[in-house]
Amino acid sequence: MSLFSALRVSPDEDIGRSFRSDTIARAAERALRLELETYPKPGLVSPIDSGSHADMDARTFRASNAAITPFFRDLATAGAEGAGMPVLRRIGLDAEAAMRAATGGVNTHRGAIFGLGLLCAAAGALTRPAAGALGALVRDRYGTAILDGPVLLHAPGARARRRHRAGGAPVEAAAGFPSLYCVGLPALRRGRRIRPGDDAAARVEACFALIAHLEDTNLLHRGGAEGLAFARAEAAGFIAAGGVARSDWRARAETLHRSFVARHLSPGGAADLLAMTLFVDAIEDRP
Ligand SMILES: CC(C)(COP(=O)(O)OP(=O)(O)OC[C@H]1O[C@@H](n2cnc3c(N)ncnc32)[C@H](O)[C@@H]1O)[C@@H](O)C(=O)NCCC(=O)NCCS
Ligand SMILES: Nc1ncnc2c1ncn2[C@@H]1O[C@H](COP(=O)(O)OP(=O)(O)OP(=O)(O)O)[C@@H](O)[C@H]1O
Repeated sequence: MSLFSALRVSPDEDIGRSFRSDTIARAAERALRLELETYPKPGLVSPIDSGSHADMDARTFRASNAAITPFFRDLATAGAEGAGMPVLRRIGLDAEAAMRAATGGVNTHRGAIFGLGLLCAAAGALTRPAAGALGALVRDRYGTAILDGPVLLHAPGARARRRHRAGGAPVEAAAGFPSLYCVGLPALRRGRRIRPGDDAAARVEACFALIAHLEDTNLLHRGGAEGLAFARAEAAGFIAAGGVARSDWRARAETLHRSFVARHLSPGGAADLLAMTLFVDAIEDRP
């Protein structure tokens, strides 16, 4: 049963809408929390360590998550009201400002605000999303505006996108999050079948599958084409060798975590898409 099954009957449309927006924001907050708690994620921040990051730890991410959750509610409401991209963009930029205020200027959740924010808007617009519906709505309603929107010239991701002709977060969103639906969700559900009752293992499976697949501009920014190729090959090797089905999966994942840290690599885009995968898994009906 999806989260929305409980939300179908509402005595009053306004109360129903604000209740739904709150529920959507709570699901986004939970998805970000579960992503953070997942370990080992190569190079990424978790409660165990800060991976390849010197300026943030799990506390920074928790403070950021609390600061941006109200904006996910506003994005859900905007989506329900049929708002266009300029309205979503305004709310997204306000969320980025709240994130910076909560973290002392550190970029903990910029990619997540963008992708999860669009999915929250889509969730607000749909009464009971069928499998695939959130991504399809983002693509159909916002795709063109996302691609035509202003480019933030000084963002590291934007620089990497120009230099390496990579699509990055905007192209992924405008296409309706194909990496989430074709890679993240199948890997999460495969992990759950392999290790029933160990959801953390399923999240690790999804994280590695996403790293192996994605053209992650964070990896390009930090390690160039070589760093991206290394990260993808190592993650693909982990999955091809059996992923979390192997009894030594955790030790193997920790070894990879250390080798990413030694190279200062951090697959932030895959981390964002893991959180988005968890959100969609909680909100959409099963196929
Ligand atoms: C598009 C954004 C992400 C600009 O950032 P940038 O130009 O650096 O994009 P880029 O794709 O390179 O990376 C941004 C972040 O996305 C994540 N990311 C990186 N690669 C990928 C990828 N292939 N797929 C998905 N996410 C990725 C990473 O966390 C990265 O830090 C965004 O900050 C923006 O434009 N914000 C304005 C507000 C807005 O429009 N919001 C929409 C509604 S919430
Ligand atoms: N658990 C996580 N650990 C690290 N990064 C994450 C995690 N979850 C998501 N991310 C994403 O990674 C990005 C942060 O990465 P990074 O610090 O490399 O970016 P930057 O501040 O833009 O660049 P840099 O610090 O290299 O100059 C954020 O946009 C965030 O969305």
